[in-house]
Amino acid sequence: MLFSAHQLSCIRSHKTLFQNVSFELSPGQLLLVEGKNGAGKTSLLKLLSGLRRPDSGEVKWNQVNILQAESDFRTYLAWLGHQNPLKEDQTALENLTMLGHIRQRNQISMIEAVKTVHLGHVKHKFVKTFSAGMKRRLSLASLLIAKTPLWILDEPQAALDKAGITLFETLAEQHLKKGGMIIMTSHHSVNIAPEYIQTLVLGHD
Ligand SMILES: Nc1ncnc2c1ncn2[C@@H]1O[C@H](COP(=O)(O)OP(=O)(O)OP(=O)(O)O)[C@@H](O)[C@H]1O
Repeated sequence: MLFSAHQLSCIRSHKTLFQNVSFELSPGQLLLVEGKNGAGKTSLLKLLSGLRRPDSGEVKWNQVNILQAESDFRTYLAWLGHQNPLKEDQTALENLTMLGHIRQRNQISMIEAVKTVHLGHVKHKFVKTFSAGMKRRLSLASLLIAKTPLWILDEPQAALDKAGITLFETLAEQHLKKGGMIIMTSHHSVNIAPEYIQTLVLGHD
């Protein structure tokens, strides 16, 4: 498995946000995308997920452009944006069940996933009664039930307390140890073994 970006550029409102962005990501590697507010981190993640077309350059999964019809990239991807993919009027377990249906399932059960993120005691509660941090934890649980090697995560630590951030780092490191790949943005330091991490800073030539 190889995920790669080749000379990507992105223009928003006639302004070049970034250009010549290239990297390669192999199993067991994490790409940390850094940069100040407005540098284009979310825009880059959207290009890498196939949600937006680059103004130039290509994104490839196993040497095939992800936007080509024959690319099977989507089946390998779990995307978590700024917004949680949750329905407020459903319980925690109902949300995970819904997300489990639209993704290829892993071995872990919904109950195990919800317990792993320390929400076992509220698994039958409506998500609208959750705090922002609890919703983020539940969204992270959806990554565990998906059998997808590539996680693309926009500020996964947002709204998490210290324990939640440590939990995320543990889950991320386990995913990398199993040969998973992660691309993520963060405004915080990420406490994951440095041998897994490559850093890409936007806003610098
Ligand atoms: N839909 C859009 N139309 C026009 N411009 C946009 C759009 N979305 C974002 N932008 C602009 O693109 C620039 C980069 O936005 P982006 O969200 O990618 O930055 P970011 O690095 O993720 O920022 P932050 O750290 O604040 O989340 C900003 O100047 C923003 O105003």
